[in-house]
Amino acid sequence: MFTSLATRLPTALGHATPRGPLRLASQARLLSRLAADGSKGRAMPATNTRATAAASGVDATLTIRDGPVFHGTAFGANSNISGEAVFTTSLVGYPESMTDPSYRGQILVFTQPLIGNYGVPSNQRDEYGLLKYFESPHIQCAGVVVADVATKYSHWTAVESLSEWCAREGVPAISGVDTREIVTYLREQGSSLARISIGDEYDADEDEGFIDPGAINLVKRVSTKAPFVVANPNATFHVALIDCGVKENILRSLVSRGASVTVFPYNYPIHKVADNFDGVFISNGPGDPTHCQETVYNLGRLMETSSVPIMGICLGHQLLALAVGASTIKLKYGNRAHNIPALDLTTGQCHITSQNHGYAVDASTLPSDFKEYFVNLNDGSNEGMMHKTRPIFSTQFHPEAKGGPMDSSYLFDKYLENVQMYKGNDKVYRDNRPSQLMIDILSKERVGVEPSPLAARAA
Ligand SMILES: NC(=O)CC[C@H](N)C(=O)O
Repeated sequence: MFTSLATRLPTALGHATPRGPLRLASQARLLSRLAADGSKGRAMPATNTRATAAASGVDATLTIRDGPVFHGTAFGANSNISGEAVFTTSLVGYPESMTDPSYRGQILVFTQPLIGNYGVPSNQRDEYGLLKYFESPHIQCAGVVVADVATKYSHWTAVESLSEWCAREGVPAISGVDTREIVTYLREQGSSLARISIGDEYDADEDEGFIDPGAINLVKRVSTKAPFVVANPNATFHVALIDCGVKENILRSLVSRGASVTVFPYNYPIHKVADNFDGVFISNGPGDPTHCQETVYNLGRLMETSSVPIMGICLGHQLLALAVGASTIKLKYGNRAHNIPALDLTTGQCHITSQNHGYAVDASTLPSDFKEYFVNLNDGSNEGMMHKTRPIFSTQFHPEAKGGPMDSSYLFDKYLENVQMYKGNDKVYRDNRPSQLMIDILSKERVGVEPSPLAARAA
């Protein structure tokens, strides 16, 4: 695995100081409700809301709570942050990973020793108004840790360096640390709280200096505050998506396959509007799934009151599992990589998948009307579930990838086949579908989502 590859690569890096223990109802009603919500205003993604002074070249420290301290050099913003230190073994895709809302509150350690060599692309949008090169408008992780940061970059999409981007977005970053040693520690001890300090070393004796993102409802912070719509002018379907921190490529994967998507806040009573849509989709998102009890309740009601096709990805999978009475567990250090083998238990085929999660569904707790769909061939953890008779399924991995292999993108086709069949059978649908007026008046992007307040608070 790439993890062990990374731990084998020789680098001349900084050192760790061992410290011992430290410390849509009728259409009309729906229309007016959505319009009222949407009128709260449209938040255009500002590009420079968090700018802090750059801190390139000054000393920086990564302090792991109750663990080692790593000394290196700062290359991002001049601010101190804390969060959960997690590692990814992905070789490429740092712009996508860093803007994935599922990383909110986490300090992202890259095992690929050289990061930044192809720079950072622009915030260009595609024909659906979705960001072409990012998974959300801002960097979402709290901080970044790399062995070696490329100061020179080269790529036809690049507009700035990784260092400039981090500084502009207010995200601190540290290089020149032995990421092999950090990952070895995290694998042995499990994901840990950590802190990046720029300049003078932080006094690690103060436990209150470590924010635990696991204790916070992070979904609330990344989810849109009012519905918005991503329209395909030639759409044949209209899907409702529950936004727990949705990645742009999930929206693109649906819209580019002929669906328009209305995106709802994570706690929107989706069961009350589902009849107006051809399918319901539940997105990825940050943090512990058990914080989203409202969503879990709404999903339970949805499955009781509607036969609409449902698909969930990652956090969406976990929430669906909780809604049917299963439980989730926290993994020791999680699965974050673009090359994780997942076995399809219905076909016996293995797919190489993109993953980013710290929690998993305990497959042994699935109710009898559901079965395990995929299983992780590295650690045996659950990678998906499906209803035995109804068009409901979900995956722990990311079929939309970004970054990662497209092996499992066929799952979006499968979902939309379910949607097509449901639409074909469902007479109610034609009267209730979202009107063009609604589509026109809703915002076209996330509403009221601020850049990471965690970073700002911890500074
Ligand atoms: N990518 C995701 O949706 C992550 C889901 C959840 N926050 C976890 O870490 O397990």
